Amino acid sequence: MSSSMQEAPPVHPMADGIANRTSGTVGGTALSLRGLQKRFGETQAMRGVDLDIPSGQFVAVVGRSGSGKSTMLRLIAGLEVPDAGTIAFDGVRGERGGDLRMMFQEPRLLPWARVLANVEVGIRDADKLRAGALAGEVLREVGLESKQNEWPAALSGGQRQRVALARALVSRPRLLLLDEPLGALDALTRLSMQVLLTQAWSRLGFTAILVTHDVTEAVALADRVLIIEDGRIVQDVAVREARPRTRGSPTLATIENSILEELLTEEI
Ligand SMILES: Nc1ncnc2c1ncn2[C@@H]1O[C@H](COP(=O)(O)OP(=O)(O)OP(=O)(O)O)[C@@H](O)[C@H]1O
Repeated sequence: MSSSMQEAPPVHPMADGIANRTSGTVGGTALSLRGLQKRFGETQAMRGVDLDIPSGQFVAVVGRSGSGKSTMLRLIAGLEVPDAGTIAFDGVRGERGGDLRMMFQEPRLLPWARVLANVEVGIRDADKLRAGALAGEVLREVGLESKQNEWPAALSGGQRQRVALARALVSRPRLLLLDEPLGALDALTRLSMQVLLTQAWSRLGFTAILVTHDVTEAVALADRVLIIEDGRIVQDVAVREARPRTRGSPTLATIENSILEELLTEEI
């Protein structure tokens, strides 16, 4: 490989698409759900969900345990099949392609593969050289360039989740589904991951759906917070605060309190 090839990491077509956004929507509808229903035995987990998400929006989903948050995400990801209803991506029903990636609470890395190879797993169609260069570039974006030859076991929990983020982002997905990905991290690592996630979203322009139990996190990150109760979206709350956001600002605190009140009301 020539030195010039080494010095010029590949730039993905979407990489410079949306530079430093302060708000979400960038045009078009990324995702449309209509009448989505899912039953597991006696449990009706989704009860006819309708939802439109504009392209580039950051959506958080909150709700008490068992309300159906993960089921909605798993239906969108194609990991579960709906009993009724439709899912359309960019206006096309059922066509997920390679444009969708998902992150879970646990990083799900391959223990027998080094960090760089774990990120390369996220690339479908690229030759080995190009895959390595892309993976190296995205590891730099998440601040783990120096760890690319490590084994996952040698990393901290936060670093592992950053590798998982790199693996999810390396293909530059248009839709990123996040199922409580920061839930197992300590408070400080969680905050720095929130910053990393916001920066990536701002720079790359993907649509994000984040399931979280942390209402502070939801209002800090999202353009919109959906409250799910018993398989239905019961509230759709806009967070119209420009970014970068100040934690605990009066506007965010007011929105957070109203969401918490709704969730607490559900508990009673
Ligand atoms: N594969 C499954 N088999 C049986 N029941 C399921 C399955 N997946 C989900 N459920 C049930 O569907 C309901 C919704 O579950 P889901 O995991 O979507 O909730 P959640 O809001 O994500 O919960 P949590 O916040 O605890 O993760 C629950 O009653 C759950 O027990």
